[in-house]
Amino acid sequence: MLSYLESARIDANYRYFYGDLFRLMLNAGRAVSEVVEEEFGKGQRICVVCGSGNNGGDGIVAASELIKSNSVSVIALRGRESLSTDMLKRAVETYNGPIEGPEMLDQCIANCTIVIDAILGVGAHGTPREPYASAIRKINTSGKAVVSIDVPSGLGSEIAVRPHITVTFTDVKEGMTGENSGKIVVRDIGIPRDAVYRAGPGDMLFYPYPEPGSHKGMNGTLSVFGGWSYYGSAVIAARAALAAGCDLVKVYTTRENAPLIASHSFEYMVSSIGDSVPEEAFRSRCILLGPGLGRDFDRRIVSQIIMRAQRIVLDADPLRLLPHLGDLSGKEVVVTPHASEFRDMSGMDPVPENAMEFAKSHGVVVVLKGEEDIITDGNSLYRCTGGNPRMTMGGTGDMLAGLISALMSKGMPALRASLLGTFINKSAADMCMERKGLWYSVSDMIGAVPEVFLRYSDGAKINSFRAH
Ligand SMILES: NC(=O)C1=CN([C@@H]2O[C@H](COP(=O)(O)OP(=O)(O)OC[C@H]3O[C@@H](n4cnc5c(N)ncnc54)[C@H](O)[C@@H]3O)[C@@H](O)[C@H]2O)[C@H](O)CC1
Ligand SMILES: [K+]
Repeated sequence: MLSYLESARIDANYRYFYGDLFRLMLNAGRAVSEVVEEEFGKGQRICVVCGSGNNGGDGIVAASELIKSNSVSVIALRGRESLSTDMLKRAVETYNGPIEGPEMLDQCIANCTIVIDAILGVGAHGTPREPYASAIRKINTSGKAVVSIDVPSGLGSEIAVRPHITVTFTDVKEGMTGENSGKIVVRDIGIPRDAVYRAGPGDMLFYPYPEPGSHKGMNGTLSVFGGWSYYGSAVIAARAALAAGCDLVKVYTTRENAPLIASHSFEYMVSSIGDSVPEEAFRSRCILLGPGLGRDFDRRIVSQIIMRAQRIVLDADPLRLLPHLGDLSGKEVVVTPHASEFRDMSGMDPVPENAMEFAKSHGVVVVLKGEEDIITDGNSLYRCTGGNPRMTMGGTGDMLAGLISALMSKGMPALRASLLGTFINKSAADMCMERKGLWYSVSDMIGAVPEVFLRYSDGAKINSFRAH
């Protein structure tokens, strides 16, 4: 089952990795025409009713196949000029029949045997507006056989097409049932694995934007336990977390290092801890444990933090404790080892299959860092490519831990936060490389985080989602 948001994620990632979706649209339209002919035979009179998004484009491609052995009319509900994106223009070029305006809708429906509903797909939000709402009512009262493309238009709202068949792509979409979608036929349209299992701009869609009217702390609270031996690591993680939009970051460190860490920024808070961990630290929505902790940490305190935390990112030295802590699946846990840390904590070679096995048996998300990051929750295996050789400098791992924990502190689930965190980290490095070649620093990378958000949230159509 694919949610609308997951479909949009795949869409955005496909665009980023492979260019436009036209090849997929061709496959989608062809799949619809095949199903229509399989179900109803040739020689039909078909009315294809198109909206102005890509669902309409699928309809036009289907029409250009169906016209070979059927009588086909195409209606563009918002007028032909609404089919104006590059992809829609290309779909129109593949069709050598007329495309009529909305004034022809009644006649087209009256004369046909089959209506194809290509009005709205997974890009729709809320109840269909005019002219779609009226068209949907007409289709439902037409008494004709109705085939919806991808989803019944308006699905989930009070004005929705009630089709006999829905031809859907890749997987059944969220909310579809036999009752609201008729016979559901799933067709593969050749989406490559990488569009699904590679971190990309599509992961930006899951970034939790602050609700208007929300107040301090509602958009992320993070406790960072680190900098006990290497204070700089905690500074990097805390600053990265703030750059990713966490409201409140507090660093818990040693008495000696607290003033040093505090002197590097006035944007996070710093507290020193003694023999026990202050209760308030667990009131944060997420805990990051590890950056700069060093090897000689107090095992009792560190185990206590892990056991108390509900949402936690574990990085660097404390990872060694993990095998002794049993199953953590009741919590949201991300572990971020590099190859040799993975070897130490698991006793296994740092390869994707072992990362997956470890994730499954411990109930955690593993982010195995490397030239290509591997991200797995034990069920699915993702990768994050990109980045460049300068990322071997100290601090990039602290930054990643800060990013992932910030995203979790804002409510993102562990796996989603890990996909987005790895993508932002590598993209920030690549952006710095564009500007400074190999001579950039981790501070430059943290400075690039807002620009990464701005650059890639457009690609993911985040603004259109926000607006709805
Ligand atoms: N993901 C894939 O691999 C492929 C999907 N394809 C098809 O494309 C649609 C999704 O296309 P998209 O352009 O994102 O959205 P829609 O066609 O659903 O239409 C959005 C369009 O409509 C406007 N709109 C949104 N809500 C409403 C509303 N309530 N009332 C009126 N208008 C609304 C919005 O502003 C947009 O302009 C997917 O379902 C597949 O059918 C491609 O074929 C490629 C492969
Ligand atoms: K549809």
